[in-house]
Amino acid sequence: MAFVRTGEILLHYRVQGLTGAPVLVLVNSLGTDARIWDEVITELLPHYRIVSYDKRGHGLSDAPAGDYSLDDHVADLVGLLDHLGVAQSAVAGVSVGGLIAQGFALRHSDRIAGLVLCDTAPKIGDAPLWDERIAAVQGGGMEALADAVMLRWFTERYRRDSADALAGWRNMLARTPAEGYIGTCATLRNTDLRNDIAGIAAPTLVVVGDADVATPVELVRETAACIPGARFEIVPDAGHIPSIEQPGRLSALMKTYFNEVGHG
Ligand SMILES: O=C(O)CC1=CCC(=O)O1
Repeated sequence: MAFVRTGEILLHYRVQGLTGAPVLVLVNSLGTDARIWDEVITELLPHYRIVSYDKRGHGLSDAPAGDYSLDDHVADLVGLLDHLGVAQSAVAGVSVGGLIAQGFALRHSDRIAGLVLCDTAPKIGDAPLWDERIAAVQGGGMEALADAVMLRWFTERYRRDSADALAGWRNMLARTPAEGYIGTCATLRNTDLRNDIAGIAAPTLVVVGDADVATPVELVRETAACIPGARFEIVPDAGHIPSIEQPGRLSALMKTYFNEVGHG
């Protein structure tokens, strides 16, 4: 694990895998940190140099008060890649991490070799949803929404059969800094890339868990249809975070796609 200060933000990141191999960057979702990618990293490590990081407001990275813009998140990612000397990489992001990946692909098209958009869309939810979340956390802290969010993250099967893991992921959410969570809800409330994503030029794989209730299959299918040449895949037996529920299936889809588009 390592840390870098980029702009005014301290970011926690990890670099794993082969020096000289194609670079893959992984971006986490709201209320999680880079550990949601751990099992995918294990699967893909023989083939890539993998950079994972806790986006601002989450994990061990700084969580300043105030709204975070999509540009803030993209600038953090650019700062991290500049620090690592990475000129070109594939970027995979889940949910708001996928929004950050879309923003990066649009604003830095020369730096992106491939894009994996997991359970995401150019606009996720609406202003009332994110304002309600913000109010809930301001009123009762992260505990106030933890149980309800577990229903959005995971399938019924996972919640029933993996009770200890569920409790661990719930801890991750509940321990997210309130300021960081609120700042990122503002990103979600204020970001709408629907008029922009047709301009994504990178080879793009779009995936969604078949039981995702936060970004449902049809929303993610529409997202794929708006991106020229994008491939769309449904991950069976998965909710909103396939990297946790189906890391083997997700890694296989990513590896096959990257091979086809010449990134590893
Ligand atoms: O918390 C949720 O409802 C799921 C989610 C939405 C955006 C994100 O990153 O996670």
